[in-house]
Amino acid sequence: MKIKTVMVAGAGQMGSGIAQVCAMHGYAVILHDLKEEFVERGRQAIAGQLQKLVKKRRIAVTDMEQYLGRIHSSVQLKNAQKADIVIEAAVENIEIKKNLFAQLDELAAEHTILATNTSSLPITEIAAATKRSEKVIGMHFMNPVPVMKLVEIIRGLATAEDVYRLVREMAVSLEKTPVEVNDFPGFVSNRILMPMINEAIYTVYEGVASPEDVDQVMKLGMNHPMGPLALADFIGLDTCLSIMETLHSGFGDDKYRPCPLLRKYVKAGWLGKKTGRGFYTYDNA
Ligand SMILES: CC(=O)CC(=O)SCCNC(=O)CCNC(=O)[C@H](O)C(C)(C)COP(=O)(O)OP(=O)(O)OC[C@H]1O[C@@H](n2cnc3c(N)ncnc32)[C@H](O)[C@@H]1OP(=O)(O)O
Ligand SMILES: NC(=O)C1=CN([C@@H]2O[C@H](COP(=O)(O)OP(=O)(O)OC[C@H]3O[C@@H](n4cnc5c(N)ncnc54)[C@H](OP(=O)(O)O)[C@@H]3O)[C@@H](O)[C@H]2O)C=CC1
Repeated sequence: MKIKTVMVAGAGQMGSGIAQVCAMHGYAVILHDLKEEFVERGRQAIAGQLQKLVKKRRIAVTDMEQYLGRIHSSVQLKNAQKADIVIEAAVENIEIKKNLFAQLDELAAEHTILATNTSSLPITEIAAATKRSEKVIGMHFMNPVPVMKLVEIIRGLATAEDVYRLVREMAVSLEKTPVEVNDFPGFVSNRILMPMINEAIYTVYEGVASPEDVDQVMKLGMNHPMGPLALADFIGLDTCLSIMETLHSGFGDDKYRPCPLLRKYVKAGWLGKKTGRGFYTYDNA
């Protein structure tokens, strides 16, 4: 089998980034979300990113048109029938993902691989919601997708060898570097990154320093490109909280307890950059 057509399910910041990179590397893309306005928002984000590349003379206007022409909108999950692989990038919630995978299992063609971009959730449990657990795999891109080189690839207990090979080859074809990791909460990336972000939030919560000063320390002292609180806002505080909860319940260890301030911000709807407010304010809301 050769992967030619990709459905990206969830047209938020990760889904639109994945769709953009797939289209730029020759794949036909079906960009799917619950409502047309969400798909349209994803398409606009992709068009904006491609326009920036045109301005920087990295691609021609004709390239941009060709890439955008490869992306088809979808609000009907049955369009998965046309895909060789579905890459799911809906919200970080196990029930939503299991439900989506059960539906995709019913609707997609027999050969279709079902991949999830989950940040932390168990691939084996998501796979168990389908009758094709050998074709379910984790394909974890980093944000922003067009820039970051890593893709973590995570096999579930039953993932078939040829499915692993095809997904790895696809990641390479997207000019990414795949790294295989085992199916444990948070994989490698978020098991290490997210406790650091959570600790940075505790540092603010306990009044040790302001968000600006915490970020300055990590940028100037540790050469991080972004401070941990700016990064939390960039990832989305809802996603950060979900990941901490997965680590906490998955390992049963209180060292992963989410900071109450993180919970409070999420309850307030302060989800970071995407809602215009988190540890910082943004004028894109
Ligand atoms: C939660 C999870 O499950 C896993 C995760 O993804 S965790 C998050 C992982 N990501 C990170 O840690 C990102 C950390 N931050 C960074 O690496 C950098 O700050 C950054 C790449 C985001 C921006 O870089 P910067 O030097 O501060 O800003 P800037 O000069 O504007 O951008 C650098 C390049 O990235 C591009 N870029 C920045 N943001 C972008 C975006 N959202 N989409 C596409 N391209 C983007 C810029 O166009 C620019 O490209 P060129 O150099 O080719 O011109
Ligand atoms: N943010 C990050 O830095 C990273 C996130 N991830 C993972 O990627 C996934 C998506 O994250 P992100 O893009 O940031 O989140 P966003 O909130 O930006 O986007 C999620 C999108 O999925 C849509 N959605 C929700 N439920 C469904 C469904 N049942 N079917 C189809 N679409 C649905 C949402 O619609 P609505 O607006 O209605 O909710 C929204 O458009 C998560 O699993 C996250 O953990 C992985 C790597 C990095």
